[in-house]
Amino acid sequence: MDKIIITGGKKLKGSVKVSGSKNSALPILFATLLTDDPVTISNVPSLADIDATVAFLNFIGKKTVKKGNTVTAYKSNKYKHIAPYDLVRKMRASVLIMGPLLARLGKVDVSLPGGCAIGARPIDIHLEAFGKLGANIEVENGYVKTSSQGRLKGANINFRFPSVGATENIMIAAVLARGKTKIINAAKEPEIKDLADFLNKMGAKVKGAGTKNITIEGVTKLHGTTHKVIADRIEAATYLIAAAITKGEVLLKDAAPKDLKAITAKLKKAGLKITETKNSISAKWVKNLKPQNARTAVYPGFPTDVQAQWMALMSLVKGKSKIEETVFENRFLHVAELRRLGANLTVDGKTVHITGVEKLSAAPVMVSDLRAGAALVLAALAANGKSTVSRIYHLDRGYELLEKKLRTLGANIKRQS
Ligand SMILES: CC(=O)N[C@H]1[C@@H](OP(=O)(O)OP(=O)(O)OC[C@H]2O[C@@H](n3ccc(=O)[nH]c3=O)[C@H](O)[C@@H]2O)O[C@H](CO)[C@@H](O)[C@@H]1O
Ligand SMILES: C=C(OP(=O)(O)O)C(=O)O
Repeated sequence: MDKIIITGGKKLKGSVKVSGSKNSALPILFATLLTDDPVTISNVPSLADIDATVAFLNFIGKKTVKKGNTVTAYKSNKYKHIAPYDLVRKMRASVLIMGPLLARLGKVDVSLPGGCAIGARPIDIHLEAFGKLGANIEVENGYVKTSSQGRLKGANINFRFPSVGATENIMIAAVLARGKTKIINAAKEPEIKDLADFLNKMGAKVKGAGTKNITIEGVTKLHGTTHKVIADRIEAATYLIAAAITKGEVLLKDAAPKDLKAITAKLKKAGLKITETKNSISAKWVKNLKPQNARTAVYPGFPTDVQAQWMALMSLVKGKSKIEETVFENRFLHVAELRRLGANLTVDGKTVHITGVEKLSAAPVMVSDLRAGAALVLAALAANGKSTVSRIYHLDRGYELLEKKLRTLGANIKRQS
């Protein structure tokens, strides 16, 4: 299994381009099933999750081809309605096969995705909403079997929690439903707005995406289009923190500063110099940082996908800080590994208390999930000595050209097969 070897202690300096957003590209790729026409998506990051989605779509009946960062998709075979365990288990976003297939075929059988390292991640909000749209739902032999008599029917749906995946799944299903759907308490993440923009370019009538109320006027047919995926705000945040933790200076090109306010505001408060243009952000370490507490929340709050990286940074900031995780119930698996690098962390329920240490020191560490991996890489970049990071397949799910980008910034990092 591949490992990453990092010799820490170098201040990162230079510029890198932010990749397209994984969490935008995934729902958009699944939504290409809504039309048989050719669709071209650009700025798609090269990641394991994208490869898995391309393979998934091809299994279902699309001809999906990825060349560089562009994906083209069109119908090639009769669509299958069964999404088997072997495809679904590879990534959580597989559950997004439900919306488009239910809308197009009136039935879909999906293997239950199961839990993962960061939490149980049930799909009850998705299923309840599909039920409101008129779908019949049965769970049998580890599969959710969903079907509808004719077209889905528009409905008023009130989410008990603004789930990102459920908002996407229901938006995708409702664009071809009969009548009007209203999602109340919808997720407001920038990736939802990007998906809505894509759907509208295909001829859908989605309004309000990016706010807590989304309305969707169903249409009978969608057509092909082209779309450029937005910048990955989580990748961008990770590189800003890389600048802070190594006391360096990093310029991020093709970034979307407007989507990163929760992070840049906190970095500024901590004492990092942040300069923004419409599509770039630079971060410069100018003085010792001050500790900052963080509490994860849905957008526009502090993203749970940056919690682990923030913990790595605060581990090296003199003084006391704390991080509360409110979105997932078990997203602290990086704590034990950060401690191996010398971090002083105490877990108390949903909160981790951090006492900043003067230095971290290299150690062999193991990645449990994508952002835990990012936190360990960041900590290793700042630690004295040579660290070995194993189980990096988690990182390959979400960071395009990670070692190459970090090397461009001057890091001493290499992959070992
Ligand atoms: C591919 C993708 O875009 N992944 C992102 C998406 O995941 P994902 O779409 O899975 O996240 P959700 O917003 O759905 O989940 C947030 C919380 O709601 C719970 N929940 C969700 C659905 C449901 O039916 N029932 C339920 O209880 C989950 O267990 C979790 O505790 O948003 C998360 C929250 O910003 C991010 O961390 C992930 O990176
Ligand atoms: C949790 C994440 O992804 P996923 O929902 O695909 O597991 C993430 O991107 O941090």
